[in-house]
Amino acid sequence: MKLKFGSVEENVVTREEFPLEKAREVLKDEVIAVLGYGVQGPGQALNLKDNGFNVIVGQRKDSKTWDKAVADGWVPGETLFELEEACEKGTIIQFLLSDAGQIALWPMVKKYLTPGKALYFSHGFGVTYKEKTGIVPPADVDVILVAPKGSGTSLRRMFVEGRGLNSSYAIFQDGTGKAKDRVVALGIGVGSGYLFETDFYREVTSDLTGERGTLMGAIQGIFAAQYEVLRANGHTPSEAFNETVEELTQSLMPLVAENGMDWMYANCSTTAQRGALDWWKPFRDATKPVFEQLYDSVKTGKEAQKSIDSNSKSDYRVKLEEELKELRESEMWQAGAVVRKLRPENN
Ligand SMILES: NC(=O)C1=CN([C@@H]2O[C@H](COP(=O)(O)OP(=O)(O)OC[C@H]3O[C@@H](n4cnc5c(N)ncnc54)[C@H](O)[C@@H]3O)[C@@H](O)[C@H]2O)C=CC1
Ligand SMILES: CC(=O)[C@](C)(O)C(=O)O
Ligand SMILES: [Mg+2]
Ligand SMILES: [Mg+2]
Repeated sequence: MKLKFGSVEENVVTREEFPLEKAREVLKDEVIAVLGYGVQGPGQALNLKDNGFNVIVGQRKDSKTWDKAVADGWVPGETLFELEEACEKGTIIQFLLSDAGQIALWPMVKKYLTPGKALYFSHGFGVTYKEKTGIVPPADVDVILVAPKGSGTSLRRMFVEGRGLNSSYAIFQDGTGKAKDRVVALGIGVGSGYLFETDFYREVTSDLTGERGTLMGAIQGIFAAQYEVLRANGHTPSEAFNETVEELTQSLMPLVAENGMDWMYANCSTTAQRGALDWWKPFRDATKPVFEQLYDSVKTGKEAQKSIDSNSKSDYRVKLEEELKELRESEMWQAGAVVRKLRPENN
C-alpha cells in the first residue's frame, strides 16, 4: 500500500496485505539456503523454519558457529551443510556471510547460481560496490534484498515475542519475473513486521550512515563527551553514568519508542523541557558538519573500502575484540556493568 510519511508517499507491504499463508504458497517449492550463521543467519533461518518454510543452513564446518547451528537444532547432513553443498541444494541463496566474507566466497557461490535461482542479500553492499567486491550476478537469476533494520538478535527475539522488526526490501534484478513475490514472501518469512521499499544503493548508503551515526557511532561519542565533562567536574562514576546512559535506556527511550520525542519531553519536568528545547538545536548544529563528512565518506565509497580492507584480514576478529575490550574497560562502561547489576530484575 501507499503510505504518507509526513508529506512523502512511499510503498509499504504489511502482514495484512501479504499474510504468511501467501508467503508459504509463493515459496512452497523453494529450498532456502541460508549461508552464514553469524548474527543475521540464525535470526532469519530460525524464523523461516518456525514459519514453516523449507530452509537449510550452510556454514563452515569446524567453526564455533557450526556448533551453534547444531545447538539450535540444525541437523548435519539434513538441514546443515558445508557452504558449497548448501549452494548446490538451495533455489534461493541467502548470502548472509559478513560483507567481507561474501567477497571471498563469491566465486564459489556464483557457480551455483543457475537460471531461475534467487540471490538474496540483507545489505546493498556487495552489489553496490561491485568494483570493490567483484559481485556481479548472472542475468538470469533474481537479485533481491531484505534488510532487517536491526540486529539479527533482535529480529529473533521480537519474533519469539510475537512482534516484528521492520525491514527494507529491494529488487536489483528480476531475472525470472517472480522477484517481487519472492522478495516480499521472504521478507514476511524472516519475521519482518512490515517492509518498506528501497533500492540497493539507498539501502547501503543509509545503513552505513545510520550505524556510523546516531545508531552506534555518534551515540557512543556523545555519551563519552558528556560523561567526561561530568567526571571532570567532580561527579562520581555512578552519577555520571546514570545521567548519561541508564536513565536514557531505562526510562526515556521507551517513551520515545512508544510515542515520539514530544511525548517523552511531555512526561518530564517543565524545567527539563525548557532546557531540552533550548539545547537540541546547538547540538544539531555542532554535529551536523560531522554527519556531512560521514555521508560524504559513505557516498564516495571510502567507508566501504575501509571495512573491506580491515575485515578481510585474517586476524580481524582478534583486532575487533581488542577494540571492544577497550570500550568495555573504559570507566563509563565499567560503571555501567555495576549499575546494571543493581537493577532489581537482575538480582
Ligand atoms: N549483524 C546484523 O544484525 C545485520 C547484518 N546485516 C547484513 O547481513 C549480512 C550478514 O551479516 P552478519 O550476520 O553480521 O555477519 P557476521 O559477521 O556475523 O558473519 C556471518 C557468517 O559469515 C561467516 N564468514 C565470514 N567470513 C567468511 C569467509 N571468508 N568464509 C566463510 N565464512 C565466512 C562467519 O563464520 C559467520 O558465520 C551482511 O551483509 C550484513 O551487512 C544487515 C542487518 C543487520
Ligand atoms: C543492526 C544493523 O542494522 C546494522 C547496525 O546496520 C548492522 O549490523 O550492520
Ligand atoms: Mg542496518
Ligand atoms: Mg549495517
